[in-house]
Amino acid sequence: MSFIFRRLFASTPPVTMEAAQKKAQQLIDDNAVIVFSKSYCPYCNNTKRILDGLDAKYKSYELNQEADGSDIQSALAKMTGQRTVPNIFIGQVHIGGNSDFETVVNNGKDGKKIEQLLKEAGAL
Ligand SMILES: N[C@@H](CCC(=O)N[C@@H](CS)C(=O)NCC(=O)O)C(=O)O
Repeated sequence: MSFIFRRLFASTPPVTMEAAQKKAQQLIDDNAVIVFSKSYCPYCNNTKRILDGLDAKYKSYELNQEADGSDIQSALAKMTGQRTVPNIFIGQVHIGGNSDFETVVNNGKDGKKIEQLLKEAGAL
């Protein structure tokens, strides 16, 4: 019973779109690489496995485990046009999802290899 009351009255108030966008941008600005993720998502796990394999430092923000996760997901959809996870940024540049990231890993981006992009971002 007390569990139900706690769920009803101790829930986090909804975050405004403006506040969610501000927080998402802060997370992007504060991290060389950030993966907006869901802990059960196989595409997210693949991205993180590749980053681990590259020895890259990154932050993963698990939207399904954060009180403001769905607000941040909506903010990201507005900011990037992408609602799916993973939603990846390297050096504050939007990369996209796991398949976009794999393309960058295999082919580089703007003539730069993934290692160089990670180094320039401060993740290596
Ligand atoms: N092609 C995408 C697939 C990503 C995808 O389908 N992710 C699922 C989770 S596994 C998703 O975001 N579903 C909607 C949601 O969780 O809100 C990629 O490579 O990142």
